Amino acid sequence: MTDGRFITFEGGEGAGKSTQVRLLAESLRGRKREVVLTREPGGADGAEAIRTLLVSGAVDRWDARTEALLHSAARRDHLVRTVWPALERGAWVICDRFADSTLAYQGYGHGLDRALIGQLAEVTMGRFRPDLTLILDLPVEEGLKRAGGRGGAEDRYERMGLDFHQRLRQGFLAIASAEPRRCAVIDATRSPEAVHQDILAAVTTRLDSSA
Ligand SMILES: Nc1ncnc2c1ncn2[C@@H]1O[C@H](COP(=O)(O)OP(=O)(O)O)[C@@H](O)[C@H]1O
Ligand SMILES: Cc1cn([C@H]2C[C@H](O)[C@@H](COP(=O)(O)OP(=O)(O)O)O2)c(=O)[nH]c1=O
Repeated sequence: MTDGRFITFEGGEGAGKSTQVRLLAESLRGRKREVVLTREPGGADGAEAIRTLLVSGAVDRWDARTEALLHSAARRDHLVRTVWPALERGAWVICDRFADSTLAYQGYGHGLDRALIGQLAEVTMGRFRPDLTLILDLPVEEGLKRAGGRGGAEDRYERMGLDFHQRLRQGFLAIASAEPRRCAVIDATRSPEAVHQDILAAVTTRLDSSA
């Protein structure tokens, strides 16, 4: 692999991930490197088709294991078709959600066995991991309020109860403390520009001083 980098954004609903992914991509593009902006579930044709099955419809549409399998299938397609080829070209790939969302949502949120989620990760991507994961953290109520203002049909997860969202916030923080070298927790309560500056600082110190 060349000097490509894989940066993922994680956090609860309405934390500002899409906003920050865009701002980081603009900053990095300004520095003349190829930047690929992508998302999960989705980011490739097959994975986007699976996304529709996951983000719409009844809250209890899938049992936790089926849901984790669908996310894993979408992830594999996304890696094979989009992420790995881009990294091979030396691009910096910025992804809105990745495998930590499976551990947080299906594991901490829905109570799926963590060892099983680890096995799924192994099948899906072997030892491949992000170079840097930015976890946008804010109180659940604030995130849901922001997400609610956004509207749209992709609200299946937003309709899961407050307890569910509290568990996944704790899940993301637990992931960050278990893997502090890979993960940076970002205070997402402040203005988009202030959050962006923190993210740029994390990218510069942890990945590349010329980022
Ligand atoms: N730092 C911020 N402060 C206040 N509102 C924000 C902030 N960042 C994003 N928003 C708004 O909150 C909503 C959700 O943001 P978005 O980036 O879509 O979050 P996510 O992708 O994490 O769900 C959008 O309406 C967005 O304009
Ligand atoms: C990648 C992934 C996402 N999800 C969920 C979280 C999101 O609610 C939903 C769609 O992701 P996303 O479009 O990022 O939602 P939002 O912008 O509202 O945060 O999929 C999982 O449950 N497991 C996963 O592995």
